[in-house]
Amino acid sequence: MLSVADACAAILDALPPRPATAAPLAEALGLCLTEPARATVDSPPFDKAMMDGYAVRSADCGGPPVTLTVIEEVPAGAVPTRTVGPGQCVKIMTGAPLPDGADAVIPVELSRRDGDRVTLSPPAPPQPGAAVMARGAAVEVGAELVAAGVPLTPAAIGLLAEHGYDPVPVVPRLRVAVLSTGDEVVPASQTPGPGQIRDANGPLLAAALAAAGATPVPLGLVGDDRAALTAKVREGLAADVLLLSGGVSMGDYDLVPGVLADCGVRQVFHKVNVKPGKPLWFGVHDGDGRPTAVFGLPGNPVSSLTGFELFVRPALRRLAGRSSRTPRRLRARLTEAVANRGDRPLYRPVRLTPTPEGLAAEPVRWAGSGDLHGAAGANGAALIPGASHLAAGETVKAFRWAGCE
Ligand SMILES: Nc1nc2c(c(=O)[nH]1)N[C@H]1C(S)=C(S)[C@@H](COP(=O)(O)OP(=O)(O)OC[C@H]3O[C@@H](n4cnc5c(N)ncnc54)[C@H](O)[C@@H]3O)O[C@H]1N2
Ligand code: MOO
Repeated sequence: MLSVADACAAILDALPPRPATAAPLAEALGLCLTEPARATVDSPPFDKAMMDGYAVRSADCGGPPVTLTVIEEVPAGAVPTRTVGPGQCVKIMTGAPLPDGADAVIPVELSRRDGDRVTLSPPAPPQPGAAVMARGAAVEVGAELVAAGVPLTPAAIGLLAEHGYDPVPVVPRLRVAVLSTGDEVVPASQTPGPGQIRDANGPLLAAALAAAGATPVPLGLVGDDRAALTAKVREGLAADVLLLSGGVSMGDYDLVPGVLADCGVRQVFHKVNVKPGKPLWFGVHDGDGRPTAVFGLPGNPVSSLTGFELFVRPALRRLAGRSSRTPRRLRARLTEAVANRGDRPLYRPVRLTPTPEGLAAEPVRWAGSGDLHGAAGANGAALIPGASHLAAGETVKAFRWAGCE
């Protein structure tokens, strides 16, 4: 059976990044640029007053208080027309360009005005550059602003706006279809009949997708019926990624792998040496040069969640053009002993908490792959190797789940 690392490598090998489009900047939060953005202007574009007050020649203000002649007023958005000479100053507003000749601004609170004369009383002589942001102090034209392949943050969006990048060249937000399968599953809004359960995986996966920055496209539920499943899969193949849950193991009604093959989805692998989540199925549908990645996630909800975290998230990062393809790996210290009696590596739900000694991993009470209550009390997983018994205080690899603080 494939290891987690080999399964991840096979997924990344099978998926090229999606092509770039021009997107409105207002919709680009979390998306990745496909080429680096460079500064189109010096920032600020001129020596800029950082306070409302008087633009002065600092050399004039060696022994405050000093009385100067006000030769002009410059609000933000205007341009000074005069050069400040000895004994002169300009009334200036925050954000306005500094007039030639001046090199400092004294705040208005420290002034007393009398007609065209002003007396300035700073507590100490102003240094050249006081309350002034020099042209290009933040960034000079041509410098790299934002690298390609890094999700855009609010500050990066603001920076791109400052430099005129709208629209921006990005990989568009991924659309991911979500389909829950199984005769026993009813929508969360319904009361299950005998032998039935509510659909937890559909809402769980849609939420995990939203937390990972993708757009979920819910396809609802389909029973263990080959024709109905085929129709839903065909619908899902219009998306960038299709996530199914349930029906991928060995049961007589586990139709998913067969239907996917019938729909032309090429299997890359089926089953991974991992707990929970072993029966995970992955393949690619090559529709008209627009490949769709297809994941058959195991029906047990924590198996679906684990499969999402270990395999779907790296796939989304790759498709979205992110330069780092795997979520950041953490190290944490177990607060309690944990045993893994099985031979598969166990991704055990834990509560990760920062402490002065580093990250602590507290194993939550957890009854296995069907226990969402336990998983909802966790914010990530700790890797417990197969057939191992780890003592409290031992260090483990840990993973924070999407959308968890
Ligand atoms: N003979 C074998 N049986 C099983 C094996 C195996 O290797 N040999 N693997 C087991 C493992 S491990 C897992 S995990 C499950 C996964 O099976 P499936 O993906 O086929 O899932 P189902 O059988 O359809 O469902 C499993 C479990 O999850 C519940 N479920 C399904 N869908 C949902 C949903 N949308 N929301 C909430 N819960 C759901 C379902 O009712 C079952 O209880 O197979 C083992 N069997
Ligand atoms: O691997 Mo299954 O996912 O044990 O529950």
